[in-house]
Amino acid sequence: MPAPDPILTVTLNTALDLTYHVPGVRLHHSNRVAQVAARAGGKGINVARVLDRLGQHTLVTGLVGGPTGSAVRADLARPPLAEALFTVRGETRRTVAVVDPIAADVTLFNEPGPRITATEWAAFTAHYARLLDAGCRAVVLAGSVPPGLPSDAYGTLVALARQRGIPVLLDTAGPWLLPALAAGPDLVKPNADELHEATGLADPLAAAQALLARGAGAVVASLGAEGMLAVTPQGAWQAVPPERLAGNPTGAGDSAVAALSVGQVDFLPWPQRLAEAVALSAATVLSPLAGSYDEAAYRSLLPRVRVTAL
Ligand SMILES: O=P(O)(O)OC[C@H]1O[C@](O)(CO)[C@@H](O)[C@H]1O
Repeated sequence: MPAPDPILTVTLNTALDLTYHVPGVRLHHSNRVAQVAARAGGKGINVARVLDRLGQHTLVTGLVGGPTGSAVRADLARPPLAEALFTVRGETRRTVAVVDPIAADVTLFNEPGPRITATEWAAFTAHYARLLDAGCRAVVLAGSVPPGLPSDAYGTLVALARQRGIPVLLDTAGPWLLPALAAGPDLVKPNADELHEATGLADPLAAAQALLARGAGAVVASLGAEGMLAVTPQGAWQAVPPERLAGNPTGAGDSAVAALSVGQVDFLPWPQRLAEAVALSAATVLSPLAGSYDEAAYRSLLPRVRVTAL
């Protein structure tokens, strides 16, 4: 049987993610790093890793360049995650996550990424359109946008997918979220701070409704310990995890996006999509690196997630 069309994940700002384990970080002092991990990251790549683990056929695209871009490519080859990355002249960025298991705290430092030229952007959008034409079941657009790209860069990518009838999930924030809404992404997934920043509204339900009014097909907002809120044309629901887990929350949002994209392609009812997203996201906190989750925790949490219609 031929493989099904993939879920395409797009990471405009790919990264080599460095994770430093520093038990007892002392600010304003010199710190010894106990353990270092380096792997290909950026939100879309993490989403693809989780999708792959869930048994979904995936394809990774985005922009890479320079020796750090080559390291990202090499890392995706072991174990293989199918990629159709596009090479640019600038150097792919690094991100640093400093995990302090004693303080149960993580601090992130995300570099801005390489400057992309207008010619490179035009060539990438043509490359992306060819990937869409080759067939995919859904597109996930995730993460920040590197310097040089227009603020409606995601709007362009959303529109190209929507013109072809391909569902689009968008996970971005700040200056890149609002300009993309008019193109009608099927789902956006801000966290509580991003929702507040985008709308100026403190109430997550009202803020999510405001994003719907601006063109989002549905909004799933992650609310930390209060779980996740889905606001859709079919109704609104909140899902709450049964317990709060301590660990490394980096990548928890990416796992939620992976679960939501499976829900999209499998046409799952919203309460089930939300429960999957909450359980997978919570199980990611127990995993040391973004893009992985704790399988036993996921299975144990899923039946205990409480979903309420609002
Ligand atoms: O594109 P940004 O918003 O800077 O986020 C990128 C970062 O987020 C993570 O995906 C975690 O969500 C890291 O892997 C890191 O690459």
